[in-house]
Amino acid sequence: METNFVLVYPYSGKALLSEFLLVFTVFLSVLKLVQVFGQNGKRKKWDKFDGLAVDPYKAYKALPGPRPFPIRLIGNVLSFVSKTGALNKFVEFAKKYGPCYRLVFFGEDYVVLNTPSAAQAIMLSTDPGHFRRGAIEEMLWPEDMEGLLIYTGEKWKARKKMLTRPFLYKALQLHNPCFYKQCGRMIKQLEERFSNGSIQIVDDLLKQAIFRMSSEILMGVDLSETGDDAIFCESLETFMSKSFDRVFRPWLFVKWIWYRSSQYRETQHALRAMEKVTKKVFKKYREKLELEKVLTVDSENNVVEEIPNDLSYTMIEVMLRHGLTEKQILDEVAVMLLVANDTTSVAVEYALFMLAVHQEHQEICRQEVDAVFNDPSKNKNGILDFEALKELKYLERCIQESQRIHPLGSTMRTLDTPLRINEELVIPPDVSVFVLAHVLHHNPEYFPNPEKFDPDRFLPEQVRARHNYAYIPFTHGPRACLGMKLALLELKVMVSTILRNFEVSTPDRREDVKAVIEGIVKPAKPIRFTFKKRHGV
Ligand code: HEM
Repeated sequence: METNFVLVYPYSGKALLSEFLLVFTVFLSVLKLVQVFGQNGKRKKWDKFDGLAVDPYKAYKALPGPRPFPIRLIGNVLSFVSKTGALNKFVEFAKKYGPCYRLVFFGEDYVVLNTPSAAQAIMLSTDPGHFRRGAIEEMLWPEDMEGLLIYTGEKWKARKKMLTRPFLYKALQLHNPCFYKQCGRMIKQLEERFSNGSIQIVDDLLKQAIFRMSSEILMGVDLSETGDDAIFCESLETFMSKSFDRVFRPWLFVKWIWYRSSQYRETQHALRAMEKVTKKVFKKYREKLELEKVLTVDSENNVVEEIPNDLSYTMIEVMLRHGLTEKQILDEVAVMLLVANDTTSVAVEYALFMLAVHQEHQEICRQEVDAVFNDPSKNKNGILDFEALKELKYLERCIQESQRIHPLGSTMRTLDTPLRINEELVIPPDVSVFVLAHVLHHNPEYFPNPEKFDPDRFLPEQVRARHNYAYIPFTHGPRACLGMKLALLELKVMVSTILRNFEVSTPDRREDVKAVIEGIVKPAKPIRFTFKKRHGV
């Protein structure tokens, strides 16, 4: 039996939320001051709320909340710089101040929503005035990037409609072999790395496997076959890290400085490298469309012919058929792969971690996995039948429970129109609302003993008895995650393949890695696993 000790995410911890908040506040305060003297600082005045029985401003002012620092630009930021971590502070404030409370961040007003019904009010809303992402989120994306994640209003609506189809379950089913091809490669790479028996870092291999799956499904091309996968993946990483460098160097938010910075040059260099790869992909599709003599849009981008709705069209093909420009398509693919990669690979690691800590649950999952993989009617040359994947019910519940304990998402919206929460509370425009999945997922009213790992919380009868918005790893409603089904499939295939090939354990105790939860996206501390190869598989 070979044993390998593996480090995942040896992260410096610089992305800790509290540190981020502190640095960000100082510089944002300066920027804000500049803004106040400029046009952008002027606020719309809302003094008429026709048809509302409540005055939203009065109701808002009556909300409880921690006392902000007298200087509004600092507001409540300091309340979250705490040893217990910012997320725990949010849980603590939810207990103290109840379902809705006020905060002031960087001179902006926020209402934190802590109950499923309040979360439902914003997530289910179809009012375009409730679709704008929070100011902080908006600032993080470079101004010249486009895409569904960034769009609001009609642009968002049209793009979401356009892109929904390639992410349907039936469409993803057509890519079933791709999941196993890329997982098989990952297992081989893991084995190669472990062969010398030393401590190894493997998060790159998990990430690459997710990247290869997602990119093949979105683009319809296996980039590893043309040797373009490494360059594309690296360029994405560079683009992401250099764009997000601004969080720790907020002066880069000043456009004049940004366009002259080395970070900007590196993002442009990365974009050009990705462009080179996508141009090859476009060429393949253009030839196909040429052959089909497809003309679906006129020079002004009006649809002149009904665009066929074929489930086999990949995301790129759909966008080409709708007449999007190459820049628009590249932006969409880059943004999509960025959000897809970081979230899904971290979710895989959290799921593995929970199963490594809770060996008894891992064993049940493995028995389930073995039963399905050992059935020749369900396993054809290492590719599990798409329907058979649904039989991995226990594993599914463990993944759901892992996403409950370690959710990666939150929802922030800046309101352009009032939002009714209930009969007494209407939140006024210009206020941002914030829903933190971590807080809802740790509410003992819906998840008794919330720190306990208990996959049975996701038994159908328990799910039915619970408020639909108590569990929101991908959020719900019109702006919910487009890639949810893809992410869940990738998670299930990857975790089941790893369990089939390795016994996973961890020398870390759950308490030791609590700090991991404090990271914004990436774990702030290394998570260590031991992978033991299973024989005879
Ligand atoms: C475990 C993995 C993932 C998690 C936890 C996750 C979570 C989320 C959450 C919480 C949102 C909504 C944020 C909000 O309300 O503002 C979201 C939006 C989004 N996600 Fe994901 N996501 C994951 C994977 C993916 C993947 C694989 C893709 C695509 C390939 C994707 C594409 C998107 C897009 C495009 C949106 C924006 C949707 C819109 O604005 O209408 N996500 N995701």
